[in-house]
Amino acid sequence: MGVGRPTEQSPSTLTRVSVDPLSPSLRVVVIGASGRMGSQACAAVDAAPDLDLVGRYDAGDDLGELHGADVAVEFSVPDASMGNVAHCVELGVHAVVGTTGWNAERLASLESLLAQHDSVGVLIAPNFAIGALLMMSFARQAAPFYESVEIVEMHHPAKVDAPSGTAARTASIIAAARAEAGLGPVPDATQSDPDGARGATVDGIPVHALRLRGRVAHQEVDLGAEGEALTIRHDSFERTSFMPGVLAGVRAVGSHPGLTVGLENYLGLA
Ligand SMILES: NC(=O)C1=CN([C@@H]2O[C@H](COP(=O)(O)OP(=O)(O)OC[C@H]3O[C@@H](n4cnc5c(N)ncnc54)[C@H](O)[C@@H]3O)[C@@H](O)[C@H]2O)C=CC1
Ligand SMILES: O=C(O)C1=N[C@H](C(=O)O)C[C@H](O)C1
Repeated sequence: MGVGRPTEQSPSTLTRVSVDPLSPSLRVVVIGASGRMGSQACAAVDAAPDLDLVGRYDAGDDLGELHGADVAVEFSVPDASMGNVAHCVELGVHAVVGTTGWNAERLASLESLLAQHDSVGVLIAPNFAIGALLMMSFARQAAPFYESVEIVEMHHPAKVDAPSGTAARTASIIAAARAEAGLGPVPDATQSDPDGARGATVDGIPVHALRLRGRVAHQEVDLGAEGEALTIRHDSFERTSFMPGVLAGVRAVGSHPGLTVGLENYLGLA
């Protein structure tokens, strides 16, 4: 059974698991295991009947042979993630990666490494929450119909990077949908903004980052057209919201060799 929700009586598509007593459990390690996400991932893997948590690693640990794992879950820091994932790939261990900071250059270098290890799968998932995937999918659907769009992401104040990986990915999805629909730049008459009040732009889409005590991970996509507005919002109130997606990634990554960006590609939401 999956973690957290829904109840054991009504598992959702994402949490439904049938355990085959004849097939061995997947051996899983967690890298970044002492962190906010890594510790939740350890608990989630530990509670899953078809998975075996065989190792936990954090900063300063030697990854070594990764305890002979089949799959590694990686939630560390942007500057360490690339090296950790490369270590997994070189050992032939599939990787499910939640850490942010995977820019085009890092993805290209990972792809060339994977080309030399063609049975290994790596999933880079900017967000594992099902609602966040749906929010991005709805934003893609809405983007061609609205002249204006901006993204507001809200996170806990311990987050070290801005904008969030989710906001950056949403912006690039929206930008692609707008370009395909032939939309030009978002309208904005601002001429003077000495303090950066208009925020950042990612792929031409304005992005605003809030850091607030008490928040976990939240995002709004605000769209505007003549005489109307559409707001698409997702809230992760607890980190348990990411765990069904993490477990779905762990179970599926071995049958998706090569690089996949976005859990939506495993779930038929892309
Ligand atoms: N994809 C998703 O759904 C989500 C992704 N994230 C991302 O996951 C990452 C981790 O987030 P948090 O757990 O909140 O951070 P955190 O700061 O609580 O945890 C990071 C952990 O990584 C460890 N670490 C540092 N260097 C390491 C290294 N070289 N090797 C192994 N471990 C190392 C730290 O000691 C710490 O325990 C961030 O990039 C965050 O944006 C967070 C939530 C959801
Ligand atoms: O650091 C976080 O907390 C989160 N990081 C990811 C991101 O940057 O998008 C996913 C989620 O927003 C939580």
